[in-house]
Amino acid sequence: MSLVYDSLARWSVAWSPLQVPALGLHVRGPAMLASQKDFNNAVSQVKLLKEDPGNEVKLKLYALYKQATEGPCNVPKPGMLDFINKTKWDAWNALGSLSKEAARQNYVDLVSRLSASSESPSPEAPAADRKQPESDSLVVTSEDGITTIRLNRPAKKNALTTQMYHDIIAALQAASKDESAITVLTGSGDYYCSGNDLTNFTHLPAGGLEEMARSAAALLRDFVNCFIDFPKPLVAVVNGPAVGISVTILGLFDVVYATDRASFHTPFSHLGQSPEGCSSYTFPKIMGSSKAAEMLLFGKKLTAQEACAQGLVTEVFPDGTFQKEVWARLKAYSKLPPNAMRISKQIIRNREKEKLHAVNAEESSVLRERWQSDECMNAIASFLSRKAKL
Ligand SMILES: CCCCC/C=C/C(=O)SCCNC(=O)CCNC(=O)[C@H](O)C(C)(C)COP(=O)(O)OP(=O)(O)OC[C@H]1O[C@@H](n2cnc3c(N)ncnc32)[C@H](O)[C@@H]1OP(=O)(O)O
Repeated sequence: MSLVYDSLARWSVAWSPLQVPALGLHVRGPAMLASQKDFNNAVSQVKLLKEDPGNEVKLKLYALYKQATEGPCNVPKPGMLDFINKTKWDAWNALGSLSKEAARQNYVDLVSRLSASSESPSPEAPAADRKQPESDSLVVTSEDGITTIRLNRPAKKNALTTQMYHDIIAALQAASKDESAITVLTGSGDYYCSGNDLTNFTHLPAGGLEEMARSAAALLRDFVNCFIDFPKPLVAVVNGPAVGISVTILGLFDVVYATDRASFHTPFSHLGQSPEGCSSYTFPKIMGSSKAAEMLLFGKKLTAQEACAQGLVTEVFPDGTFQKEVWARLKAYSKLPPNAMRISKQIIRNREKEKLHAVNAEESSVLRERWQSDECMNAIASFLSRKAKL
């Protein structure tokens, strides 16, 4: 095996497809697909990496490059003894029918992550060195191969403030590069999360309601994109009731464990709003269109058992043993080979990414309009004046 790897290491010098003129890396907007120019820039950027990314990553780059430029692998499989070409062929062939555009996007994303980590003085920062969130409402820890992002506003049922969205984005970006194998989102106290903090809507900027809706839609899109693109196993430990956006993004997690005390509620129509978190796409896929409609149009609240029966939740645990059982299981999973888990996740998720980004963009733009509607304003005013509760 070492013969194969030694030879693979020498590919980087011999990779003729990567010999194109050096260009600066163009930074894309968060939800746009990579253009041919982005791709060319990424191809050039690979040669400027300060550190050798290792054979596994080089193989991945090779496969994505071939898929992006030539499409699915349809050349004959090299013979058993042609180790190098067979390994390259296997990597390319494993991408199956991934579209050229998606491969181009994945190539650009991968190079961008590699560039970022080779520029960072300490890419795998342990928790102690990690930049901590701006407020105490989010606590990020890393232990036993697990990075845990904990919503920590129990007095407000872990409702998400604008600052928390920014902090979660930063925490996910850091977790994608740290040395943990698994990332977990959970809550402190009796709630998992009561969704968007409705008082976010009361902080009107100078540009008024229109500007508030524009910047909230941009933030929502960036926030959801981070979940779509998150490269490692992402687990939700749902420690209590979940509302709104904390429910909709569950479709972007790999595994969802819930206490039997949890419930799942998306009261968008009650609030004059519409679905986000890609739920308009993931929920019908997960549970079928009529069950999804009951939740997303009529705001039907599911018990943990119902959510499990409908595929939104992986497993439900008795509340008394929930924490003990779930963390023991996660600790065992975190010892599995991290690269294998990442690659498996990539295979499972990548062909959906392009679609998910498009859904996220559309949902955010529809909500931008909704937030300026009378229906939405009245619902929020009603909650704030304590006339309405879910
Ligand atoms: C920029 C991105 C935008 C993304 C779009 C996201 C959309 C969504 O998430 S829509 C869902 C929004 N969430 C809600 O509508 C929930 C509103 N909250 C409630 O209905 C209730 O508080 C409850 C059912 C979640 C819990 O009820 P209860 O157990 O009776 O507890 P309290 O109501 O007394 O809550 C304690 C405390 O927390 C405050 N609070 C709870 N949730 C929110 C919230 N989402 N936003 C703001 N504040 C919330 C509540 O007001 C209480 O505060 P105090 O009165 O000051 O104690």
